[in-house]
Amino acid sequence: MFRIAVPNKGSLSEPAATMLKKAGYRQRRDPRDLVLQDPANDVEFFFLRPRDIAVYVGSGTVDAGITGRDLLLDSGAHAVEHLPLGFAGSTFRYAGPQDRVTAVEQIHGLRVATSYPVLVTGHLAARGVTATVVRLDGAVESAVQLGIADVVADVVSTGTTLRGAGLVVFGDPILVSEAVLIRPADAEAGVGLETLTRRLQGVLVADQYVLMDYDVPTAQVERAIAITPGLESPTVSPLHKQDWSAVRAMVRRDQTNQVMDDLYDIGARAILVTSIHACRL
Ligand SMILES: Nc1ncnc2c1ncn2[C@@H]1O[C@H](COP(=O)(O)OP(=O)(O)OP(=O)(O)O)[C@@H](O)[C@H]1O
Ligand SMILES: O=P(O)(O)OC[C@H]1O[C@H](OP(=O)(O)OP(=O)(O)O)[C@H](O)[C@@H]1O
Ligand SMILES: [Mg+2]
Repeated sequence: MFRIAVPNKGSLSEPAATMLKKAGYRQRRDPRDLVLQDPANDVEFFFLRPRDIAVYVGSGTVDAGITGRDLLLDSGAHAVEHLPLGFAGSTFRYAGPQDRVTAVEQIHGLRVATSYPVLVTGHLAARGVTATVVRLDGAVESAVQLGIADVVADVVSTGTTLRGAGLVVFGDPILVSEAVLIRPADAEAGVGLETLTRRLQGVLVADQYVLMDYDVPTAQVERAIAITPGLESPTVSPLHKQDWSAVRAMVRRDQTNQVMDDLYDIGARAILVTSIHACRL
């Protein structure tokens, strides 16, 4: 059986389970379950702490896992990113009291609180900055107010937590993160990983794209196709009405209305948009 590590708690847990469910896998009913077998799909799920998942995958005891890119890089494990999954997006940034520190170089000689010490130590070292990294488990934003650090390096999503602690970000983001599918660094890509990857890609495409159908004067087909090039190539078929064609193409969901306006402007009519339930490209 193909063994997959999945986050048991935290920000990644629920969206990961939803995505796997959409990909046709069984998911646990009881959030305390640690293992779940899915014999129909020949896979076994292990529900582990997100921070530990890269360690398990890196050791080869499981074949793949879902975690955050930031957690993967901080783990130092012998695992690599295989497929970005498009959820749990965040940035990883330095922050400090307003105007106190405004550039990474100014961290020199200061104390930096973080839950991601490997990431931060590496980032500072690469810039020749020497600082004391204070490792905390969470609630890192309070470290400055409580006086154990001068600045923090932490996950920023909406920025609400930082604002609440009276901190402002400075410098470029250390990292842009999202949930990722990971695999052991030196594993051969096997059929189990290929199937999982194809299924997850199918979910991503079904979420990110819609199917657009429309009728257009045949003389305008080339212009229409420039607006809706599709993923590979749109389907164009003759309409019963002379000199008209029907076109079907995949369109990015977030561009749906703009594309419909553009098509209408060049004479397309009967523009229909349909959600994609599932797909295999
Ligand atoms: N608003 C957010 N807060 C925390 N983590 C987030 C957020 N948005 C995305 N993430 C990502 O989720 C992962 C953190 O997972 P973690 O299990 O620590 O979640 P958590 O919600 O912080 O849980 P915990 O309460 O156990 O700390 C990281 O990859 C991080 O980038
Ligand atoms: O930018 P925001 O939307 O405010 O989100 C970012 C905050 O959320 C996370 O904390 P979490 O709730 O996981 O608590 P923790 O620090 O104890 O892990 C993260 O560590 C930040 O503190
Ligand atoms: Mg957290």
